[in-house]
Amino acid sequence: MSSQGAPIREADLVSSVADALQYIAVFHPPSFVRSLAAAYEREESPAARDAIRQILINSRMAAFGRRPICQDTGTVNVFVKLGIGARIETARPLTDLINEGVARAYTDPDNPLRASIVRDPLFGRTNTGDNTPAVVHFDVVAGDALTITVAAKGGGSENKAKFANLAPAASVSDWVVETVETLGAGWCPPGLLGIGVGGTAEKSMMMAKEALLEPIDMAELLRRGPSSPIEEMRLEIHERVNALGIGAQGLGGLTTVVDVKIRSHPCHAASKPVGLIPQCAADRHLTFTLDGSGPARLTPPDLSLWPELDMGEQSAGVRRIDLDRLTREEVATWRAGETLLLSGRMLTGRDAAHKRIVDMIRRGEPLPVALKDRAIYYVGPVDPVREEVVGPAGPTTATRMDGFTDLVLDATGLLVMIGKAERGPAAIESIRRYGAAYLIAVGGAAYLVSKAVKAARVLAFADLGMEAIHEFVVEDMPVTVAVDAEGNSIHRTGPSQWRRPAVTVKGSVPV
Ligand SMILES: O=C(O)C[C@H](O)C(=O)O
Repeated sequence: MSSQGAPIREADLVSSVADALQYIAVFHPPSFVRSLAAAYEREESPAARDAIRQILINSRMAAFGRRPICQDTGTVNVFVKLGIGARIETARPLTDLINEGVARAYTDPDNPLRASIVRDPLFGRTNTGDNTPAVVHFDVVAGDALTITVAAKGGGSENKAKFANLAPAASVSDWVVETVETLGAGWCPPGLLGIGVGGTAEKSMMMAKEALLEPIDMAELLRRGPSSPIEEMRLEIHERVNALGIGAQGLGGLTTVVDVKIRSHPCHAASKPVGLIPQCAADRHLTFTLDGSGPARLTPPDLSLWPELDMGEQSAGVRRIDLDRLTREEVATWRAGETLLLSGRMLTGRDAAHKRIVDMIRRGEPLPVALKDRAIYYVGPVDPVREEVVGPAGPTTATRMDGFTDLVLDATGLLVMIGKAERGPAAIESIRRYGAAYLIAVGGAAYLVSKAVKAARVLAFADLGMEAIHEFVVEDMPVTVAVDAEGNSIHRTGPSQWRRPAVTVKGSVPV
């Protein structure tokens, strides 16, 4: 124990945070892999099954290749439980030591992780370059050890966090189910729901976030049945959310959530605050304890954990598209739901690049790249290492680009967009009007997707870092037509096809 034994060394704390972040970037928690493999076995929707297969293949590749599961290596969330008797050999604030660990992990030359944090959210939005600062929460507890949980939370799922202050008699389960139905697929299901009920506004959100750090045990709960009202509520929400039919990537299917975690806290008689935070398929967190005996020792999971899946006979009967010869006539023949294999040159560009492009169009300035009859991939890739041409490079949420779409299609003649998740009604109407198409790759399969990229170079806006406009040369990159030139959207048709009545959970209490 540190109060009697050696104090916790500053260097051990920094290296443990760095090692833990590197670890979670490449290894899914075993309980998540097992749940996803079970969901894959159960899944009946071909599109959702294919998406889950890609996520599992990607997870195994990341574990073997020690490269990030997802290009979005997340905001670092840190939960510190500081024993009141813990002795730490440092004169620096703990948060500084944690941020030193974050910077070391994200700039590791062997496995650089993507820097996603912008310094000033309101104005400049310049990237800090090393993914600092982390969001750190402290709790002073009994004992003399220091327990730290690190989580890397992707932006797409964090964007879908919700809060409500319900009337005391209102049903939390109803609110959660109704709210999840409005979230779309940008949070990259299948994943988890963290729910915090009670306390105050910020307490309920904290509980929702912390609930996501608990190990997944829904299969066990389903097997043994509930032993408390909270467990009944978990089962009820799990059943009702999955019955919505949203499915993997919003394609329609049986599994939207593999688990539902709930925490509660006493609250004011007038209130019922509820926080809801979804966790994407890039579930990443780890807890370690320092007691003065050295840095955290992290054992890699047994690689036999992952099912050995392959991409299957993807090329048989699948249309191959030459991106260097794209025509509006050809795009008009693509049908929503169809799988395509893309080869040739595509541009990349996401939030910051779109903002700049649209600002330039409005000012009447020439664009640095011609978009006419081309495809743009909404992606912010991880930097490459060794033989890679690009690091993990999965799609980002296309819905965020909706506000730019009409002007970009009109002013540039762009033909194809590639991303993930649904497009809103206005963007779908623009796609229809301009005879364009929107394709999706699987969010959460970033390392797998990157293997289709054979060359990459930055073409414009280099100062935007991962948000710069690149040109990728791809070979047989698998995508699905999500919105076709007639305005048909698989994110509308898929979930409605797989929606089913929820089975009432026996003995459920109204909560
Ligand atoms: O930032 C990204 O690469 C993706 C983001 O997490 C998203 O899901 O939209």
